[in-house]
Amino acid sequence: MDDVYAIEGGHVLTPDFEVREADVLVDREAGEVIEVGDVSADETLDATDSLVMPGLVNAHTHVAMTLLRGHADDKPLDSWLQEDIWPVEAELTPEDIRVGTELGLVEFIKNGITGFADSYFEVPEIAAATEASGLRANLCHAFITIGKDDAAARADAQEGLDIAREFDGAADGRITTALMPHSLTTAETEYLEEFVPQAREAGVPLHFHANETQNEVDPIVDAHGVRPLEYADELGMLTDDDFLAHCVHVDDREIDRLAETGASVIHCPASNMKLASGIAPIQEMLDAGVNVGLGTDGAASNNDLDLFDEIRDAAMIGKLARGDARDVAAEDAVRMAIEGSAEAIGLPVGRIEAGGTADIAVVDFDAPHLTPVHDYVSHLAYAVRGSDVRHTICDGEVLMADREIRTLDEEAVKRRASEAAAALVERAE
Ligand SMILES: CSC[C@H]1O[C@@H](n2cnc3c(O)ncnc32)[C@H](O)[C@@H]1O
Ligand SMILES: [Zn+2]
Repeated sequence: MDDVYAIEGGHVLTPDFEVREADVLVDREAGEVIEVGDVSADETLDATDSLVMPGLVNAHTHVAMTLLRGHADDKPLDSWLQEDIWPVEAELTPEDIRVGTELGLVEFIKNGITGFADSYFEVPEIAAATEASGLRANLCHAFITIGKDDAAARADAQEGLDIAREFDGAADGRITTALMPHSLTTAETEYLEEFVPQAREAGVPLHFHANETQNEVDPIVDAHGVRPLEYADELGMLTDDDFLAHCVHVDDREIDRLAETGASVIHCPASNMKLASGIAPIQEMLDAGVNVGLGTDGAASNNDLDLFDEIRDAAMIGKLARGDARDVAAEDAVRMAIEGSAEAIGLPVGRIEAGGTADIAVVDFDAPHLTPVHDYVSHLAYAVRGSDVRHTICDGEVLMADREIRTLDEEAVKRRASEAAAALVERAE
């Protein structure tokens, strides 16, 4: 296989969001774009009628939860977790998590996602599947301390820290890590005080659920007399390396705190709608200068892993939030799924320019629902679906060509995941 190949005959989305006709020459070994223009190579990927764009970055997910897709719907967060999700998760084996992860990674690649941030359990399985898939990821073991005695709580947090140290830089640097307290109400103060400084020493960021529902706000205000993000800041949990999922119920002072500290927000509009968690004030955050990325959350609260849906949902619900159709404009929503997410989780962003990281999605625009093309970015926000992605490239490697995945066996993964999911739910009954 040649070290150099050309993506030929398409249009290119440049870093300044201009679109122009050009070929793209890629250095597979370096994982970089060599040149954008009139170029050729012996090995080619056809991009006729297609847009060559940076890969999308799913900045908050629980990828192995594909096994629980459609298992429990139409409930709010707390009862959904306590009655349906946690009892089944208690039965998960490492093999389940491996195959559930593989299924999610297949879905990512098919939908043009080249990087993601995951938090779950059995991280060695998730890391191994990620390495084999060719994708980039920030991974972490989520720890929960409520309902556990001190030894069990400390062991869980310690596992989170150990995993973060062990896997940072794995897969030739494609994997980085974070420390994840599950949320500010499920990880108690004494453990945050003990483990957050250790994450800083290890040089790993924090990733946690924050202010997802009002039930995650009231207990903090009652116990500490401050809003959750003020409490998090007092504990040293807001820095420009850290990223917080959801942030639905935040007030103006908390938004200012996010802007001042540089902590990022990961907006999960589909999950927030499905669990009726609320509408996050995203335009207010953007106006305040907060970096916002996009996430699907797990497949059990979405129920797919197509980040083009989140782009559309973010733009749509962003307008509904204040009744202003100018809010969360198309380009802002698309940028959230690319550079907003990549910056938030500390992964390189794909850039279709000489020297840019070759994390690329090639989207086929030859479809009725994408005709005519007045504005490519409008279509990316409002009309493109994950199934329109034709080729997916990460770190210069072609992971999918003409919708055929090269790194994972799609049919075998689907079959094994269906079997594992059926056996899992049966065990949990
Ligand atoms: C954080 S690691 C995984 C842990 O979190 C649960 N989970 C899945 N979705 C959500 C959500 O939207 N808010 C809070 N917790 C969630 C998942 O089931 C695992 O137990
Ligand atoms: Zn989540």
